[in-house]
Amino acid sequence: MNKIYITRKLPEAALAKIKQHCDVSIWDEEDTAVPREVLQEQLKDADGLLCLLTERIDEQLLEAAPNLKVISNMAVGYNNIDVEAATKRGIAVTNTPGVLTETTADLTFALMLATSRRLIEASDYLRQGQWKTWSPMQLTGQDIYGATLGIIGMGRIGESVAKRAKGFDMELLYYNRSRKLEAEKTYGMTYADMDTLLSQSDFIVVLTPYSPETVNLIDREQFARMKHTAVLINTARGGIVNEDALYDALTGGRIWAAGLDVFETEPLQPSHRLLKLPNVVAMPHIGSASIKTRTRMAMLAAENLILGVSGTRPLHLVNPEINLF
Ligand SMILES: NC(=O)c1ccc[n+]([C@@H]2O[C@H](COP(=O)([O-])OP(=O)(O)OC[C@H]3O[C@@H](n4cnc5c(N)ncnc54)[C@H](O)[C@@H]3O)[C@@H](O)[C@H]2O)c1
Ligand SMILES: O=C(O)[C@H](O)CO
Repeated sequence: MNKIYITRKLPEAALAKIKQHCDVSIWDEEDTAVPREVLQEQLKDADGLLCLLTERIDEQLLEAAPNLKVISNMAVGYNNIDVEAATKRGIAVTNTPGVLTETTADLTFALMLATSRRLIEASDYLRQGQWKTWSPMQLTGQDIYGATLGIIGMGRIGESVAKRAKGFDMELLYYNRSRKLEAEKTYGMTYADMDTLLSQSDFIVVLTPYSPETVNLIDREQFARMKHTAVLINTARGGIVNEDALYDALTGGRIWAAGLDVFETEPLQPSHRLLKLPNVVAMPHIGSASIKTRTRMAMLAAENLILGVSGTRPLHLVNPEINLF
């Protein structure tokens, strides 16, 4: 039987499925990540690895994994894996696209609502006993209905956010590597260059993958083009938005607010200066965190893993150029 290492406690159904086919070892914890030295030791004789975005799978680790055939990442984003190094060794890398699209679009929209209407701040105001009377301009925010939404990265999740925005009668602008003519018709969207999108949007949502081209895609220069009332939402990856520039934009009145699910360094420490700002709504990377979706992601990661170690082409191969299947 193929030997598999799994880096975190998984939903029972996914674990049972893998155990039917493979000999499994697991870091069976929910709230701590597997220490790197444990992972390295476990990979010495593993044929397959099921990992999460919290594990950095780099050249050094792969060097110590001579039998490894498949790395199944339980996430759509795979920037935690050195795909080039894996490909060089003929190791298949897989991910879990699609099954998390709607759930992540829901959280993106939730962050748009929470930031623009100051929901967390208003809830704290109430709980902390500051609500003494009703006043005309007390805790007032920005409207979503009828506002302009600019989506940067019009992929699966980008389109699902656009679909939701239609229900709020939003004007839609988008910027992407390539134009999406069909989606333009379906959602009534307009393709815009980055400068136009930044200067005309009331809400700017970042939904590109993290890659060398998207590091600091939103930096000082981009904040300088935004409206003072703009709301920035990042549910993609930290590092696409430069956090120092973001902090200055939020404290200097350059933009209105930010909704963040992802950070340059995760987990974000509670002492982080962004968490001190009332106009930041921050979440601990929960974009895909519904019970149904996380279970589907785990099942899909299990399926990719089982197919890969048994020599069959996995459903979602990130590096088809390995040409093994
Ligand atoms: N917060 C979360 O929990 C969570 C959940 C799911 C996905 N994500 C992140 O969201 C990303 C998007 O997921 P998806 O399923 O929509 O992916 P996708 O591949 O369907 O869409 C990404 C889009 O970005 C575009 N793009 C890539 N590089 C670009 C660039 N330099 N400039 C402009 N556009 C560019 C692509 O053309 C594509 O249309 C993932 O890579 C992942 O990092 C986060
Ligand atoms: O890339 C992903 O899938 C997310 O960040 C976690 O669901």
